[in-house]
Amino acid sequence: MRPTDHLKSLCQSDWTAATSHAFTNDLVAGTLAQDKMLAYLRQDYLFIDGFVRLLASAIAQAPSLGDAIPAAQFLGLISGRENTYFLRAIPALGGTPEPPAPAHPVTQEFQALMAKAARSGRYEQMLAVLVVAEWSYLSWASPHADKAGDLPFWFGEWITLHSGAGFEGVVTYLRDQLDRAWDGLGPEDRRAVEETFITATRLERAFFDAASIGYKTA
Ligand SMILES: Cc1ncc(CN)c(N)n1
Repeated sequence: MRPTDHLKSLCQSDWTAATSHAFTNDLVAGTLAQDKMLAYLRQDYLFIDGFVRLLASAIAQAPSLGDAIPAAQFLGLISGRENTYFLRAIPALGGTPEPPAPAHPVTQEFQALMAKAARSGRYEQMLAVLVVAEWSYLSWASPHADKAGDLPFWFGEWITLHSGAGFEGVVTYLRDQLDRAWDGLGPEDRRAVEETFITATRLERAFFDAASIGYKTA
């Protein structure tokens, strides 16, 4: 079994919940309430801040230029097309990107996980979070790529950004990098990767759980 398949198998129930969530089911059907999409995007824009820094750290840590370039190209897409999506979608839904929303506890936990991985200096730790983030989004979005054109842009473009041949290539690349890094790790470092992968998957699920109820706290 590929290491990344092994990692997914360790948290299969959270993985399935995160990739077939009521939040994204409603999004792809175009029935998601606009205030919920707005609140989600404002939290996700905070996530993207940490994600950009994590991806930059992985680029710095990649074993060769050839290993770094696909991540650098992906960073260009996040800082370009994806960033401008947020800057257009948030106002279209009635919000403002600035000042940033106060971070919900789940967002804070995700930010802390990304910052810890970025600071660790460990390529495999960075990849564990990046693989979960992009592979889980590819999994929920790609079966619905054909619906994107019929939806308002704030739903449709979010699907398009996470599906299609280009994005599949990003996920293939990230998984290959983690599979290769895993092969060179001892038991302790492998256990640490498992822990990070499981935590990131739990947080992907929790992020959609919180978005589904409009970030209300008990
Ligand atoms: C929380 C989260 N996870 C993953 C992605 C995919 N880029 C995202 N935008 N937000």
